[in-house]
Amino acid sequence: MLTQNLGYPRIGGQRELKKVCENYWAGKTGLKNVLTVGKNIRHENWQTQKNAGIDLIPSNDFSYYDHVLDHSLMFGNIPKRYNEVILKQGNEELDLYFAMARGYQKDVLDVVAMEMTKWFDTNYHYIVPEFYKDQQFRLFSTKATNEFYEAKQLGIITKPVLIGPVSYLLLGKEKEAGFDKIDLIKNLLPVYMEILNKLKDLGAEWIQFDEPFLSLDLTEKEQQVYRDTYRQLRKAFPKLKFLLTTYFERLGDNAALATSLPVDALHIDLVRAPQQLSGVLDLLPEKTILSLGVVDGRNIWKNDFVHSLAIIAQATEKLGDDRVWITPSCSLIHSPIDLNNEKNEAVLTPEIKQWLAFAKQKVSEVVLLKNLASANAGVGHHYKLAENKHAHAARKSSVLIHNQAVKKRVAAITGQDAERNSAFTARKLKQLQLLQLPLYTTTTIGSFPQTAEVRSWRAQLKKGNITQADYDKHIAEETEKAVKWQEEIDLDVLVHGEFERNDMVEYFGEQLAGFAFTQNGWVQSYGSRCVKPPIIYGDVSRPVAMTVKWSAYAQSLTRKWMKGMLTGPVTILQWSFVRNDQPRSETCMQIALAIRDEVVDLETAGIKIIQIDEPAIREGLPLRKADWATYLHWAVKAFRISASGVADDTQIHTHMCYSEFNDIIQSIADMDADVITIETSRSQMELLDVFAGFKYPNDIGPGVYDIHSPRVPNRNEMTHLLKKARAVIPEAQLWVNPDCGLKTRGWDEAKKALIEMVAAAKEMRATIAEPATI
Ligand SMILES: Nc1nc2c(c(=O)[nH]1)N[C@@H](CNc1ccc(C(=O)N[C@@H](CCC(=O)N[C@@H](CCC(=O)N[C@@H](CCC(=O)O)C(=O)O)C(=O)O)C(=O)O)cc1)CN2
Ligand code: MET
Ligand SMILES: [Zn+2]
Repeated sequence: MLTQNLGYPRIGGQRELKKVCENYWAGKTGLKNVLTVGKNIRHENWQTQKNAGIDLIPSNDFSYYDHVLDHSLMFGNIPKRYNEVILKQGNEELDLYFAMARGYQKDVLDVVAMEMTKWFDTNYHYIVPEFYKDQQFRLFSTKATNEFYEAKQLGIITKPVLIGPVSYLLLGKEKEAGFDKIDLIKNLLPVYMEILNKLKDLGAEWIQFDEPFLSLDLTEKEQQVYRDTYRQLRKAFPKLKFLLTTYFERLGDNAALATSLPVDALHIDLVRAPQQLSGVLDLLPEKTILSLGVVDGRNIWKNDFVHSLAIIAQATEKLGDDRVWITPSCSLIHSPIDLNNEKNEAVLTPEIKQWLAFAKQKVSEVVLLKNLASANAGVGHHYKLAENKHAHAARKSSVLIHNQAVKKRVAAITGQDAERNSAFTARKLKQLQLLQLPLYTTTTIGSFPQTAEVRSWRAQLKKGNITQADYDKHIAEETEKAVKWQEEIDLDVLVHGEFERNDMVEYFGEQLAGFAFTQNGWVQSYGSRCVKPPIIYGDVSRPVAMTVKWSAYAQSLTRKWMKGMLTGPVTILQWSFVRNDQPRSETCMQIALAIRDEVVDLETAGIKIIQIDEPAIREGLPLRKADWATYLHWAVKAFRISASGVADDTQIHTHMCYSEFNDIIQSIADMDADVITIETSRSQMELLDVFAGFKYPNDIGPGVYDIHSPRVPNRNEMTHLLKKARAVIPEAQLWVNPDCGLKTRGWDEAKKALIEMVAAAKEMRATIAEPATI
């Protein structure tokens, strides 16, 4: 029985990679430092896993920005527009790489970033590979072989991780018509062969192919490509050992396919889909190893050893010890790094801490499970088992978890609670009358730059260096400046700027009962950006109002409308670590009621436009279509419960980003927000076709510029996009706004961009009167 790991977090225990990359991008440090920090993180990760006793340690799981982008660079899949960046003197491979990820605006060069989207149902974002007809690939970056060699020098023979060729193609996007990206496999496979050859020559024994698409619905053709691809790889490398990994869902009707592929080991996720074990055991060919993903890579709860040992026993009984591996369910990049970094008992109490395991602890759990599963486990191991049983029993019976009042309130929810008083058309009339806003109403999505200064006030407050009153004063001043500035540039609907928030989920979690926090539980979201997901351990309620003070203050500073700003129940759920002792839908309803109370309190305080952000509603969609309806039903209901406590003339907005809405547009409409603002600029308004085709009934603000790049757009780009929007959506329904909040931007670029945006909206208004447009 072997232990293995599929991938380790790569941001560094103190987010070293984030810090050095951001400094490099700001011109404050050199490339050499970036490379040194990267190398140190890799070495530490390998050493940690080796010390824990992991048999098969991954390499090429490290990344400076994103592992999908690493593969694009590896295959020379570099869109033509970056050629100039390559050619420009003084640019290294990593500069080209960062240009693809972030865009490049320097001297006369001005290149937009590649698209980014969600990695399956996680809060991790990857850079979408671009595919063109007849595209050729070539080995460009040698990262995979370099890292294998690097580890070998340290005496560790690692298992290089590659995204499988079929999944790599399925992750990408066709950028022109007239071909099927999956047909590019014949051009791509030779590059994989070249890489495998090099790895083999360097002494690699095992190769990990990540093929998460085997857990999704596949067409006949895609299934056939899987068969052909792995047959060819096998034929070319009869001796190299292949591990095929699947995760995040059951294999389902792909089980026969996955088990028939000629590989040496197959990994399945038994945390998400424990019920698939029996079926896979029945189908597994005689010599294939089964890697059991029993330790949850997506959540922070301590493993239940009794439960896992039963799974392991079921597998070994059928396969024998030699054909069973113990593994986390998926890569650990979705988990914080080390629970031992949580030292402050006032932040994370010992009672809750004993229920948890982060990446470093999970790796040890894997090894412990192997030891416990072996016939001659020693006394020390049995002591650990007893300790584990104790922690689970303690969690079950803890008084922290249950709140009868909350349970009763959820049980008493009626259909009426999820309905506004009137239908949208009636509400819209009342809102037009009250709000008196111009056509092409301009607004922003909520946050303004979270500068180092703003963050440092929060850090100072935490350290006790400044008082709460000092802190509040700083935030009030910052808010006032933002409000005044928005008035100056003539935006129509203003926001307070969210300066008081560390993060749009953590901030709410901190004020809700049933949530716990970490000091250092960072998880990568995209590139250098990280989040510290709160931990929902018990029944959720809202002891006091959470946002009324800042919203009411901001409204008091202006005669324009101030938009209230909340995070919706599905997003709070999706971006937290959620309790696993009750259905997610139940927890979501509890959060929905808490947000509903907040919405009502905001209205009472005179806030007549309230945005309830639900950027994660699409991401929470189950990976298998068969499971969609159930999820969408409760997710939409939760949003509606949160939004429906207000009068008709209170305008409810929602906001979503990085989502493909094609398949769920009906549910988006069912949410019945008066206005939805969506990210559309990186895809050049492509997304809007869905809304247009569906005749989406309510108002829409399609994002007119990308906020994830420091690049400043000009007004013509924005009027161009707005004209595209106007061609498919009636003018009376259109709002003008950026793709998302501006918290990651600097003030300089944010200001320039918004001035251009307001100018673009005014140009559009000027064209309304022209008869030609009627
Ligand atoms: N949860 C979540 N998921 C999301 C999003 C989101 O906003 N939140 N947006 C979408 C895109 N993802 C994003 C994820 C993170 C960030 C982001 O800006 N993260 C910040 C951290 C935000 C934060 O928690 N800030 C804290 C702590 C900041 C910090 O690093 N403090 C320093 C000290 C202070 C200093 O001097 O900077 C430290 O601890 O070392 C605060 O402001 O209080 C970052 O990585 O830089 C943006 C977008 C999708 N998913
Ligand atoms: N109101 C939030 C903001 O502007 C919405 C972000 S969606 C990821 O930051
Ligand atoms: Zn957003």
